[in-house]
Amino acid sequence: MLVNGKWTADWQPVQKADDHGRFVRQVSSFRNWITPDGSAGPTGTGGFAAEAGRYRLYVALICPWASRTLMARRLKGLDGLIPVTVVNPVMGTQGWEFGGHDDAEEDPLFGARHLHEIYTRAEPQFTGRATVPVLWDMKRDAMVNNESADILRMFDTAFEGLAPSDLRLYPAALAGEIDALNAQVYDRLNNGVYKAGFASTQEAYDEAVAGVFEMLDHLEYRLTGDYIFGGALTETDIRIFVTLIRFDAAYHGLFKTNRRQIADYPRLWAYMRRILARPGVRETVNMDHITRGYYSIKALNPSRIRPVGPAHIEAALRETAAGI
Ligand SMILES: N[C@@H](CCC(=O)N[C@@H](CS)C(=O)NCC(=O)O)C(=O)O
Repeated sequence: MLVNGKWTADWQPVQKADDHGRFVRQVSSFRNWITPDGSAGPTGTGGFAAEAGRYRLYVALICPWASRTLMARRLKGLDGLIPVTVVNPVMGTQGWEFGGHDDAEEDPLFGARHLHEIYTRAEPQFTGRATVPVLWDMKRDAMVNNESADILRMFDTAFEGLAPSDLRLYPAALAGEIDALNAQVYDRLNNGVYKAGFASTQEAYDEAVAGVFEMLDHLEYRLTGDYIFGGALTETDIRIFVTLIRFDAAYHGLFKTNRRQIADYPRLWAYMRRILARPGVRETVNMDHITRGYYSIKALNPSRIRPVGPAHIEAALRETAAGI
């Protein structure tokens, strides 16, 4: 991580643990919002008006948090307005790196070798982890936001004037329900799998893995329509999808969340495939980056051997690509 703008020690996956060995995720620190007219959003300062080609999104395709912003960008038709740079899926000793792997790109803005250089460009004395996603303002040379939950939400509304869309990821009528379910899904599923994977005590693992499967069981039970709130896709579906698509190929093995696979849940499996089949979504899923990235986390897999992967995931991706 960075301490007062200097990279310190080797990158380690475990961020912080509490007294019981529970994994604790860092709170994001750049929290400005792009808005239609540049007025300030719910947090941070103003001055970030929606403009075509002004902002760049830095992502890792292994990362579920980054992937949810990438999905929103595609589904909201913002690809032409917001360029993307994809980092290498394998963490080096200095965290995320540019280039050096299929579909990993060089940094087009500053020729940076590591993502942490983008953080110190934004804030020379930055202390914290250099995480993806990063939303960068190429006009003001500033970091807008590094919290995927905020980015997902601003992508829903900020660019309506430039790229009108019928899709409402956070419709006002469902706001309360979305917030409530998001909180559960985040804690028990999205971050729950990480809490299981990075637990350093049996007790912390047991607690996390129980939460993961309670949440999956609950979602399986309540999924009676095409999407979690009925007939229309919302941001909650995106948040659930990014974990489901990684589950059988990465979390089930590496994070030991192995009571069941998503393929064992009939509704969740069909739901995952339904979302995967929506135009644009398949292109945001890169299974090579996902398995390469997760299985290269040395603390969990010292040999870095990447397992062959479940055939059903490969088939689902292949069939979706072929439009079956
Ligand atoms: N709260 C952040 C979390 C992002 C996050 O944890 N990203 C991970 C990758 S999945 C990361 O970049 N980790 C680098 C590190 O911890 O040094 C968000 O949702 O945007």
